[in-house]
Amino acid sequence: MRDIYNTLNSRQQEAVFHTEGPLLILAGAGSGKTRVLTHRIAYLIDEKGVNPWNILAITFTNKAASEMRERVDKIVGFGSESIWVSTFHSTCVRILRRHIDRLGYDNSFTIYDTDDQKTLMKDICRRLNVDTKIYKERSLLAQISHAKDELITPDEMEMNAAGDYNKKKVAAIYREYQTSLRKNNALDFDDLIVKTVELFQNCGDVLENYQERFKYIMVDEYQDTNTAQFKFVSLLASKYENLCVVGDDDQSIYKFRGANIGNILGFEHVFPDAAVIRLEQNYRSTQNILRAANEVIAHNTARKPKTLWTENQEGEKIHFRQFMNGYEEAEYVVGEIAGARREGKGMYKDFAVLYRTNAQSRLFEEKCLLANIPYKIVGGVNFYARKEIKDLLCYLKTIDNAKDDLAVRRIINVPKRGIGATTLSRVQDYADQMDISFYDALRVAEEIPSIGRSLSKIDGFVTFIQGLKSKAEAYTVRELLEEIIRLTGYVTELEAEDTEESRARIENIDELISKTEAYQEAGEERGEPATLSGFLEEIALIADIDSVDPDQDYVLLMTLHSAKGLEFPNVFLVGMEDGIFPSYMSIMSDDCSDLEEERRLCYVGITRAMKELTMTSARQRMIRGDVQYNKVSRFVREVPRELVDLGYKVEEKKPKISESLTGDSSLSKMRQVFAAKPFQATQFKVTKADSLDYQIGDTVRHVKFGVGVVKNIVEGGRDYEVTVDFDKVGVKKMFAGFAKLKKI
Ligand SMILES: Nc1ncnc2c1ncn2[C@@H]1O[C@H](COP(=O)(O)OP(=O)(O)OP(=O)(O)O)[C@@H](O)[C@H]1O
Ligand SMILES: [Mg+2]
Repeated sequence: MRDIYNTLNSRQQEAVFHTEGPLLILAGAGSGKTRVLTHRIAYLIDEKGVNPWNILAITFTNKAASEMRERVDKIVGFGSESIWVSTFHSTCVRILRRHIDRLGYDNSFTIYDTDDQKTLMKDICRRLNVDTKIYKERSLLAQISHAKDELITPDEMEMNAAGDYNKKKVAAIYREYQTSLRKNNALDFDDLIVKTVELFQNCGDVLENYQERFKYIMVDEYQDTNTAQFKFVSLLASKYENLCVVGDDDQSIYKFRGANIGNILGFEHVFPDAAVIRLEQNYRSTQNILRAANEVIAHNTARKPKTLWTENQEGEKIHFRQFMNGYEEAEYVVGEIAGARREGKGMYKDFAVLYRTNAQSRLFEEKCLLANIPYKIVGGVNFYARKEIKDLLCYLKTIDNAKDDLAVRRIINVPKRGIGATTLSRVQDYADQMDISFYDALRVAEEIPSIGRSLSKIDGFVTFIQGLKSKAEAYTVRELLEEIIRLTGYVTELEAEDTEESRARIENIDELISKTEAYQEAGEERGEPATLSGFLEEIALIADIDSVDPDQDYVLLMTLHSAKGLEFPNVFLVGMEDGIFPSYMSIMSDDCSDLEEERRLCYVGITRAMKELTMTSARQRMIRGDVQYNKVSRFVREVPRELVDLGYKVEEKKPKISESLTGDSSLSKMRQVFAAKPFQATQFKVTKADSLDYQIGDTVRHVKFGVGVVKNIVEGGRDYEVTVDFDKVGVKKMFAGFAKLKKI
């Protein structure tokens, strides 16, 4: 056997060599779970002679999938392209594309994103006269999604509702939503799993076919699977039972999306013969980081206790800094990264800034721009959600699947074709009446009552689309896209506009063209045909993290949720305040499991760090236009004090604190005093106040207020209070540490 397996510890080896029968690998962060999976695939192919074709590995993101494929390729050197390594959603799409006709759908179905779902839901609420003040579209969609996670059908939902009027109503809306999706030959994201399970349950031959094919099944990040996903996997594995799942119950962070922790805790019930292997050695983080993580997660009561240790170095302490406000916080973080990079302590991509919600990215983005630091925000406005991209994609979707009413309606007047709202609603009414798609109604528009003079315009549109459809067979996706752009004059119009915004839109369109080209090339490499449906499918399944290119050197800004499974030498956990993280909702919730889920998220955050971890918070923060004063996060306070560095050397402060309180200057005494101090009291300043390079009478410049003359300087407790008479805004008092005045 080759020595690559010697790079694994004995428990890891055991997991790799245990190839037959159900296996649960339950282990803490950074213990090599993902690495074990990769080696296990290699081992199956290399040593057990398993055909790569018979292996299915499920990862949480497409990016993780391609990394896994690459690593297997490095070890084995062949066959990695025929392993199915992909996410649940991608796996299910591939299966459905081949067989969904067995459920009465067309194999060229469209996948709806959140935007599409909202549009559809709005339509339904209008049709069913639902008061959207009482039944909010978002909440309706969330309830439907939740039902799908649990494999609950509209009928079952109605039955469960019993006499509850509200629940009955939601069930009725759910039923109508499914009918509309079906009519549009579309599936939403949850349906991808639900319909595959339905397919397996209804068509035994299809299930058997895949059971034979996937003799070895592996699932990473198993703690975040929901009931539907578990059903999918267990159906597939029920024949050979070669199912290996790896996960960490402490990292379960998607309960709000239906993840069912029972899947991990109950694995041994479903597969009574399951072997369980625990990994305890962490290879990722320093001892201090690991201890901090262990201490924080130990505050959760509902968990299986685990020990996690490391042979890595003790490392630096966890840095904690508190700032006056969010601006100062962002400035500090970005300044630290810039400084470290200048000193050659790492590349930009060795740094990640993690926050609780997407909205927190803005300040960090601004500071990176100012400091000229390359960065990448994972999440936020998705490339594919931009107007110009959606428009062009809807053209492609219409050509691919004209039953997708949403796509057709989006582009019918792009560019303007003068088809009015009244006409459109007449077409829709007719389509509803005849139970045909919107596009089919357009094709027989002459039969629609009182369509009048609009008929020629509609005919023009239909001819246009039919013309493109006839080309679709012979053209590559790129050629088709360029043809659409040419014939619609989309880019010409933007060029004529010639604004900064229109130029940015053209750049995005160029980017889309590049993507079609890349898709073509990838297809040729894999020896698969690069079809239009394939392209649209790939795009529909792209998650934000997938767009991160490991060869590019940028700082990554992302939410804690997106950081799952990743690792970085340096991590900043920002916005560590009660009310932000843990979120206000979880603090106020009656259900203490909400707070425990936030704590698991914190554990995920801490354990992303390999070498250094910095936590920051702000005393005051602007949230939706209001200033909030938040306490330092309880999660920071749960890290034992001796593991934390507070931003200044203990020795420097020693005389002051000890003298004033006890007169005893021994270090241990001083540490006691220090330990008793709440974290809030230690505020960190960006500039040292004792190094003022200006004095009364000097002319100075302030970033915002401009030029002024220093009128007075008063020494305060920790900083100087400076009075400046500005040319433009008059007299202002400010703290030197924050004002950053420059002498001119
Ligand atoms: N036996 C080993 N020897 C050396 N390095 C290892 C070993 N096992 C794992 N590692 C390294 O430790 C790090 C963490 O491994 P991995 O990402 O597989 O952990 P994980 O358990 O999947 O973590 P997470 O819970 O965060 O998903 C990786 O850099 C990996 O290469
Ligand atoms: Mg992992």
